[in-house]
Parts: sequence; C-alpha cells; structure tokens
Amino acid sequence: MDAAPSAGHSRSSGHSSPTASIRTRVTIPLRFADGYEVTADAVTFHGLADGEEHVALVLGDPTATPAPLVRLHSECLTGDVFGSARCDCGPQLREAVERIATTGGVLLYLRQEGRGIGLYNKLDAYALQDAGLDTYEANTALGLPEDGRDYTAAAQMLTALGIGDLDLLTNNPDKAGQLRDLGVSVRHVRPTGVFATDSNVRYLHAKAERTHHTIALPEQAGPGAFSTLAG
Ligand SMILES: Nc1nc2c(ncn2[C@@H]2O[C@H](COP(=O)(O)OP(=O)(O)OP(=O)(O)O)[C@@H](O)[C@H]2O)c(=O)[nH]1
Ligand SMILES: [Zn+2]
Repeated sequence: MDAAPSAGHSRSSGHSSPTASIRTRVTIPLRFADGYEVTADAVTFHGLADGEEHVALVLGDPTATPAPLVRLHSECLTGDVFGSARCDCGPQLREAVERIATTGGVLLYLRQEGRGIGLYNKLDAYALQDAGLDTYEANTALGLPEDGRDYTAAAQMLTALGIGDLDLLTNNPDKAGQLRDLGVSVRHVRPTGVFATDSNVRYLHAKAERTHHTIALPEQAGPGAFSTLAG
C-alpha cells in the first residue's frame, strides 16, 4: 500500500461488501529457510474492496473440517522476507503455514504493510521508535493511524473461497471483531505462538498493552518465556 490511509479505521459493518471472485488458482511448492516444505494453492481475486493484490494460500484440505483454520497475515517485508527480529511476523508466518497445512485451511497474505501505513512510513516509525516512542506512538507522531487495517477484503476472499465457519489464528482481537462485524462466522480464536527476542520484546509489550493482543507479559514469566494466553 503506497498511500497512507486517513486517520482511524474505515471499518465496515453489516454484510454489504461487494462480492469478489476468484481470478487465478495455481499450485506453488513452498520451501522455507529451515527446510520445511509444503505445497499450497495460491489464489488471486477480482473485485477486492481496497484494490490491493491480496493472495490466499490454500493449504491442506479446508473442506476436511467444518471450521478450517484461517490466518489473516498482514504483510511485513522486513520480518517475512528479510528475517528482521524487530517484530514477530516471520516466525508467525512460518508457524501458521505449518499449522494450517496440518489441519487444512487458508492463509490470507494481506498487503497491509506496517499495519496499513506502508513500508516507508513503517521505517520512518522505526526511526522514531529508536528515539524512544513505542510502536503505536510512532505512527501517531507521523500523523498516521495507530492501526489502519480494514479486513473487508479478507471477508470477501473467504466468501469467494467458500469458507463460512472458521477458526481464526491470531492474538489480535480486532481481527475476529472486524470479521464478525462483516458477517464471517469465527467459531474460535486460536492464539499464535509468541516469538520473543531481545529485539522485539518492547514491541510485544506494546501490542499486549495498547491493542490487547493475547500475549502473556514478562512480569509473570520473563522475556524468554513469553506464551500466549489460553483462549
Ligand atoms: N506501523 C508499524 N507497523 C509495524 C511495526 N512492526 C510491525 N508492523 C506491521 O505490523 C503488522 C503485523 O501486526 P502485528 O501488530 O504484529 O500483529 P497482528 O497482525 O495485529 O496480530 P497477530 O494476528 O496476532 O499476528 C505487519 O503489517 C507489520 O508490517 C511497527 O513498528 N510499526
Ligand atoms: Zn513484522
């Protein structure tokens, strides 16, 4: 996403999103840096509400279970591709692909870099974080929303894929909340692993405290022993 969204969520409610349709479905053999291999179907779409090139990875057989496992993964070039330890995106992506492939489900790779503010703005925010601001304060200081993500396109993708009921893999309550507002039947929320490093511990703290991500805080366990909260 190149342009910064206006402040605040443009959250949709109700069931009024236009219908999207599948454009292309193609098989891709995936191979991760640690050697894990799995085959996915990559699916593209016509008619997504925000005009972004979001991609679905269909893993295993989503029809084998009444509520397939689904992850809405927000793009993070630095974490997903370069392996940055400033955040936990790369390990979450790797974990999600394997967990979803095991049970059958879908990973939606959403082009929401920097929680929707874009790559350049995220790197500007990193510079402010290095000067002492937390991950959300840095966005605000740039005149940008703390979290600009809207999941309307994700709901459209799920509908186009024929997925109604699902279990959602996330620690972020806003993802389940927005999907439910959009008419998606989120049966259960399954926490992701929490991948703490010395480099991302402040970032994880901020997510738990500011946006209520279900991440156990190190006051209880120590930074090396983070865990997700049950539920
Ligand atoms: N603006 C901003 N975005 C960041 C920063 N660090 C990571 N991101 C972006 O945050 C997004 C991931 O959001 P997170 O808050 O880590 O996690 P989440 O998607 O809300 O929740 P989970 O589903 O539990 O992973 C990706 O788009 C990253 O590019 C940061 O310091 N500032
Ligand atoms: Zn990241």
